Amino acid sequence: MLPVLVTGGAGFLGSHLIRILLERNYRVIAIDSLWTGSLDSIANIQDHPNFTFLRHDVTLPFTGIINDVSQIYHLACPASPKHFVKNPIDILNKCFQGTKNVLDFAVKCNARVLLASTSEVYGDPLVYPQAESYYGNVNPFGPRSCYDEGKRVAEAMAYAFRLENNLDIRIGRIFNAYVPGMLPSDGRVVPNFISAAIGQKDMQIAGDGNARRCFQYVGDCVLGLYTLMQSSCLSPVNIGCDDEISIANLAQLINDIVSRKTASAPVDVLFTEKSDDDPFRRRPEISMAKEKLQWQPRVGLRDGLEMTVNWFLAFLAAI
Ligand SMILES: O=c1ccn([C@@H]2O[C@H](COP(=O)(O)OP(=O)(O)O[C@H]3OC[C@@H](O)[C@H](O)[C@H]3O)[C@@H](O)[C@H]2O)c(=O)[nH]1
Repeated sequence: MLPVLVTGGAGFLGSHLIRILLERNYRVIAIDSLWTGSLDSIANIQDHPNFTFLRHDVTLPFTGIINDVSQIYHLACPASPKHFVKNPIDILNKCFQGTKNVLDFAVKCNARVLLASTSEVYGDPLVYPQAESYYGNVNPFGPRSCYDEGKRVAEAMAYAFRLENNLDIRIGRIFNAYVPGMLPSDGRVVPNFISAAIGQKDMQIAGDGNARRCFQYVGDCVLGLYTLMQSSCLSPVNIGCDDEISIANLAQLINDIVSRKTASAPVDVLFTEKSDDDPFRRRPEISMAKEKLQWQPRVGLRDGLEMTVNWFLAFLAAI
């Protein structure tokens, strides 16, 4: 049986996706440039007989790297906003050239491709909740445009390859995911707040704390991607949780969980400047995933955060 390729396989989503593929007896090849991925995330599967890791940047051609695959999950792209301001050109290149290289390789192998897209294609939405039919409210000339527009051009590239090459494409628009395994340095709100609470440092809320998000646990997210790949769903599908929480309430929830687990005092919250184009509210409409994939998130936020805090406590105790 031909292997399945996971680009960005050393990332926090990619490494969890690989685990469920190996559990289903797929042979898996993971490639990652290790720009934001880490070998630590795949340390305990490196020796699996059905797993191969290749250090490779998707912005470089695949010729001579891999011969043939049956499916490709294309996840390779930095996804934390902290990278959007630091490396915008590299992110745009990853989204454009990286996706083109992946799709060219898929045509050569006649492989089915799943593009990991993002809720950021909706920008700072003016419509709630966001259904797949919403075209979005994106600033093409701002601090998040490299990722927002980058992922939009990746979707456009996927559409063009389906039109010109009849390529078998699936597109998952991933909403905020959190993971045991996200590094404290990741820069996103869940690892930031957990690291602050455990480290007894102030949590920093960008804006007034009224911004709202929906957070999905990684296990739900990667099962959604896997189910989408097996499906016959040819248009983009939202993969996310539709249970909204304000950032202020998230801070309170994480403070409660960490205080109870560490018998420490809740930490203070500082309110800082919100960056431009940082979406105010983001909530997926997930009826398409429910109806066409029979998928919906199962892990509640409190349970998922309990598992994530446990991971962080173990990780920080081990270093
Ligand atoms: O320390 C922090 C970090 C973040 N935040 C706020 O928390 C909210 C969520 O921020 P995050 O950085 O976790 O994530 P974002 O919602 O900005 O983007 C995220 O969701 C969509 C995915 O495709 C992106 O890859 C992911 O970064 C934002 O309003 C942000 O301003 C804080 O208040 N404090």
